[in-house]
Amino acid sequence: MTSPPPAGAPVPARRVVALLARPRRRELLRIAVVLPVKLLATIAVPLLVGRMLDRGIPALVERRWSEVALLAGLLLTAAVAELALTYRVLYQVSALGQEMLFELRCRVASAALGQSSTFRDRHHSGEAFSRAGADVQTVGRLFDAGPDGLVTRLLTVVVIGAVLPFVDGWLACLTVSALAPVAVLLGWVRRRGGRAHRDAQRATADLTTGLLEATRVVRVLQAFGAQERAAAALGRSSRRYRHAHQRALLLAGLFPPAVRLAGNTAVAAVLVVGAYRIAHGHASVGEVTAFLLFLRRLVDPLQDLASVLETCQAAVAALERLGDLVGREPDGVPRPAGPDRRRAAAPGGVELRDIWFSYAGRSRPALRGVSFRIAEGETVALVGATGAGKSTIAKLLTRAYHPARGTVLLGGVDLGRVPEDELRRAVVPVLQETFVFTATVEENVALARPGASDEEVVRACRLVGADRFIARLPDGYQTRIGRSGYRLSAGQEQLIALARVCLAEPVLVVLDEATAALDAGGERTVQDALRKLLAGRTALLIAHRFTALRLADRVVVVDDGKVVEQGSVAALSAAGGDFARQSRAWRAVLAGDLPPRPGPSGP
Ligand SMILES: Nc1ncnc2c1ncn2[C@@H]1O[C@H](COP(=O)(O)OP(=O)(O)OP(=O)(O)O)[C@@H](O)[C@H]1O
Repeated sequence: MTSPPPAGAPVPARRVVALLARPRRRELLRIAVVLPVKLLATIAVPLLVGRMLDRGIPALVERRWSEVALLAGLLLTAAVAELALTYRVLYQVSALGQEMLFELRCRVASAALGQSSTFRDRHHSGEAFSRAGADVQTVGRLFDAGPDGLVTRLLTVVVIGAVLPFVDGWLACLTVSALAPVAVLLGWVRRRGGRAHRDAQRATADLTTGLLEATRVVRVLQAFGAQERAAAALGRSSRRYRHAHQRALLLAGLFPPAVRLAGNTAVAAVLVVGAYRIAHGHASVGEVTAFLLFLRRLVDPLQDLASVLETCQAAVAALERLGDLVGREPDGVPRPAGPDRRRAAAPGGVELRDIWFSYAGRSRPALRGVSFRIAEGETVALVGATGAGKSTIAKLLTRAYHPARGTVLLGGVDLGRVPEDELRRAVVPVLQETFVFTATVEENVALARPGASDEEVVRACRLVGADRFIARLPDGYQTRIGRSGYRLSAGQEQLIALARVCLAEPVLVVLDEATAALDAGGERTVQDALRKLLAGRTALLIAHRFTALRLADRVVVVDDGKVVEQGSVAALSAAGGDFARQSRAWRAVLAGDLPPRPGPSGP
């Protein structure tokens, strides 16, 4: 078994194919049994035609009926067998192809939805969309090519190539010299075409990423009049795609006329030299005819090989890109050995012990020896300047990343050892950006606990005070909200997000204080909801505003990746340290006591 490639290293296409083929060994074996029989029938037909000419016709003239019947029977059997086996292989390969494609689609979809934070840091989400859509379709084209795909064609060329010298050595030499330049051309097309396909797929991903980003920030682009610059950047990706794709098509287009030319030359040479050899008694009419039939069966698949090769190269490039999604071990949870491998998260508070963490590609650690505790039922507010490391701590608590050193303990259990589904139930993050989906209010809340009863959903909404605005919606809990439904205000969306947390009943809530974008009324409503939600719950609250501290039992202050102070609001205010300075600044903002605006600078 091969070990999984390290993060960042390309995943070879064959690894993805092996991943898809492994559970289908039996089907592959069946094809491997039928394919050689089909190839035997392919060889038998021209040989029997030659035999018919050399032996059958004289036997017919001399009325040796049994010999005629035997040859005719054999020829008919071979021709029917070839036809039937071609259909059989077509059926088996296309069924297998469609099954593998179905699994690929499922794997890509679940991998795209389950991307790790490390993956998201490496790639834009648009890339995942591009992979899930365009790349899977490109691989599909390969499977659609069916049994006349690359393998069957290559096998036919190889087998007929091996048979030809036995039919007539001289004619075989002649054929090889006529077709040799084609083999050289094929190698060249393969190398250049592969590069062109990879470029085209990279350009497609850039285009999708650019488009998604542009649609997300379209208002900002319009506000700064930057649409044209964004459109120009998209145009550049489009042009790169066009060039790369055109290059691949032109390369593939070179091949069929070259094969046709070489094939016709070979046929002409075989006819002339064959006639000479028949005339001088070195070969029979049947042998030369069989040779010509073989030549046709060699040149036909060779001619199509370029377009199949083009499809195949595009599919290989697509599989390599998909491999980054589906061909890796998830780079999330480390797998500790030993009996303590899976432990359920338990209530009992949280502890961070000497946590060190660096983001990939950053030399300076974002966290440097962070240690603090949150007792069971306690709400701790995390305070610090921008870039101090607050969100990073929150991400480690939700296991979006893993500490390079140190341990996060949840109820005394190492967070790294908690099974994924258990963790998602135990720790629930509430992000600054709330998400409601186009679905009913009830479905949006029940997302936190599929199978929750209507009463439980209503109770959760009532607890956070969302029931009042829900009652005023056109269809109450059955109102469709979200982008294509009834549009909620930012505060109402946050109440829905908090009702979800309430329904989930997690062991730990990790909350990025989310009132910054709200007006005073909205802020009060959400803070009331938060107070009810956090009562008696273990929670970490990233505080961006002084008002959020009212929700906390204790404050932990971080600066430049380190904990610099911790204690109650009163104790820290009296200590006159970092917290006191920050809270003075916050109070000044609240009181409208801002530093004076600098005057206009003179010329
Ligand atoms: N995905 C990332 N990749 C690389 N560096 C990151 C990433 N996210 C954060 N950082 C860096 O880590 C450091 C801590 O960032 P973090 O987001 O934890 O700060 P914060 O205290 O939450 O700031 P803010 O209050 O502005 O949200 C910063 O220097 C930031 O540039």
